[in-house]
Amino acid sequence: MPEKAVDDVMDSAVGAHFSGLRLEALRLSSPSAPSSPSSAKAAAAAAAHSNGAVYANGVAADAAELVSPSALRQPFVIASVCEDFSWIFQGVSGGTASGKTTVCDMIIQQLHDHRVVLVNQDSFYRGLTAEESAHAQDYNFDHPDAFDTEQLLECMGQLKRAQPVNVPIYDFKNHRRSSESFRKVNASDVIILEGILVFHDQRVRNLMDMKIFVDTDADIRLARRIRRDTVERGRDVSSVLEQYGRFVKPAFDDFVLPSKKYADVIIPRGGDNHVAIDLIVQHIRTKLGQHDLCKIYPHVYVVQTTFQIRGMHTLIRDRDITTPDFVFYSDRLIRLVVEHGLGHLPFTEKQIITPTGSIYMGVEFCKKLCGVSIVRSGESMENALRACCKGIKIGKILIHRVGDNGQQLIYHKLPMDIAERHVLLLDPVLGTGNSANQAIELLIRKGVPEERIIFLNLISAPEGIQCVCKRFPRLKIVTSEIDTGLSEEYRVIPGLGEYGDRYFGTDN
Ligand SMILES: Nc1ncnc2c1ncn2[C@@H]1O[C@H](COP(=O)(O)OP(=O)(O)O)[C@@H](O)[C@H]1O
Ligand SMILES: Nc1ccn([C@@H]2O[C@H](COP(=O)(O)O)[C@@H](O)[C@H]2O)c(=O)n1
Ligand SMILES: [Mg+2]
Repeated sequence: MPEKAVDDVMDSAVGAHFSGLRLEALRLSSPSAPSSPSSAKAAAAAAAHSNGAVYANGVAADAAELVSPSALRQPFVIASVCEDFSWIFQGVSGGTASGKTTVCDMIIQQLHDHRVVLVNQDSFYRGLTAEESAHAQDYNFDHPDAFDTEQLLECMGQLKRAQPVNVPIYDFKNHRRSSESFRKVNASDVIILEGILVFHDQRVRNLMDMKIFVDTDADIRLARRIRRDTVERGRDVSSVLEQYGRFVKPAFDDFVLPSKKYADVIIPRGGDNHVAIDLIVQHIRTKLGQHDLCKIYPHVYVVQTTFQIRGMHTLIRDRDITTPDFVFYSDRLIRLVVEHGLGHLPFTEKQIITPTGSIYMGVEFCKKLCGVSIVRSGESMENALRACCKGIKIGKILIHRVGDNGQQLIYHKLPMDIAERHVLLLDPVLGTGNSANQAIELLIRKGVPEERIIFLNLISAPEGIQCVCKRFPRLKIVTSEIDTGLSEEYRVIPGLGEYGDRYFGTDN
């Protein structure tokens, strides 16, 4: 952008503004525009009060955080997305250089949880044409029309449907999007969308479970903007000031500040407000806890973790472990899972006499049991089951994996009276859930009631849990760890590789 006298530039701080290219900026004064930082703060406070927002500690603009009545009224929505995905959508708005990106980065860093992704509204800036670029200094990047909100909504919709999205990469130096590359964003439990105008469009707002407004003094924002735009965005001081006065400030007053009333939480001082950021991080953690698969699916049981269990997982997941060690530690873990699974069987009360002649009021194991292993890796769990349940009958199901989705039932051999038994279905890894579903379907066809099946495995992918539990909500799953997810090749991540090959020593 060309240089211009700084004094000229600040003149245009108050004026009407339009989206897109304006060769002539109109200079109409806006009565609502705060002319000084203190009046900007007063306007901010007024806006907050006009919304009925209350300061947490009853003090004005420097309070740690604001909680609006609407936030208290509505429960935090964890919406069910597509068939399977649940998520939390958090919006972060505020004026330019208020610290939105910084605050989001801090939240994500503190959360330290892979289930959180950040999407920047900036990525959805419309790229300028060559002609527009030549007059970039006349383009209003702070007007809502500067963003492709339809595309933003489409991307958010995709993330809601648990599909990964390609987010454009925007270059602030040439005002264009990269034509070759995108940033791939995977669907996650928590999506944070940040940008100056993320509260402007009602449709975008409606997606959000939590809205945060970063409220930083206007002078500080301008100072930061000058530094950032000259250092990172290829601008000179004069052009930053001109743009600020002509477009940024008026648009802040007309679009950004009025949208503050939608915020559930207002963070004064942005990234310097560690108390507010801690509170938000805690809040998201709580929501993520509620979001836990075990809470969504009450019949999913994860063996209570200990350092012993974690240590065994560390060993069997290590690609350099020897086969004997892999087998040894797998067997130990399998035994724990089997014991845990047996704990979910029904029992009958039983009274016995001890050698001291006393009565002991006990219980009797369920007798009508059988194991069914999904060949081949499920066979690795048979010994542990036999060791726990003397003389137990064990059936087999062979499912041939064709590609990623098509599963073919090849062979099965099950006890004749399986319909009268409780079934412990054995497969060490629950990946997509396709094989498990085929096996479960067969058992149900053979007359085993869904609620009498306990599926035992060592590691489960969330996708597999969702796939099985959606289809068979009364079936129980017992696992020792839930992994991050599936890769594009449908492998469990971090996972432990081809379990059957590693256990039976056919991996090299
Ligand atoms: N609390 C802070 N103290 C000092 N500098 C900050 C602080 N927060 C942000 N900045 C700096 O100010 C500039 C704008 O911050 P940024 O987070 O990019 O704001 P926004 O995303 O709201 O435009 C960046 O250069 C950033 O490093
Ligand atoms: N080509 C562009 C696009 C946008 N801007 C300015 O960026 C600001 C929004 O980003 P923040 O990180 O500051 O929220 C906005 O105020 C636009 O003026 C730009 O200068 N050039
Ligand atoms: Mg930013």
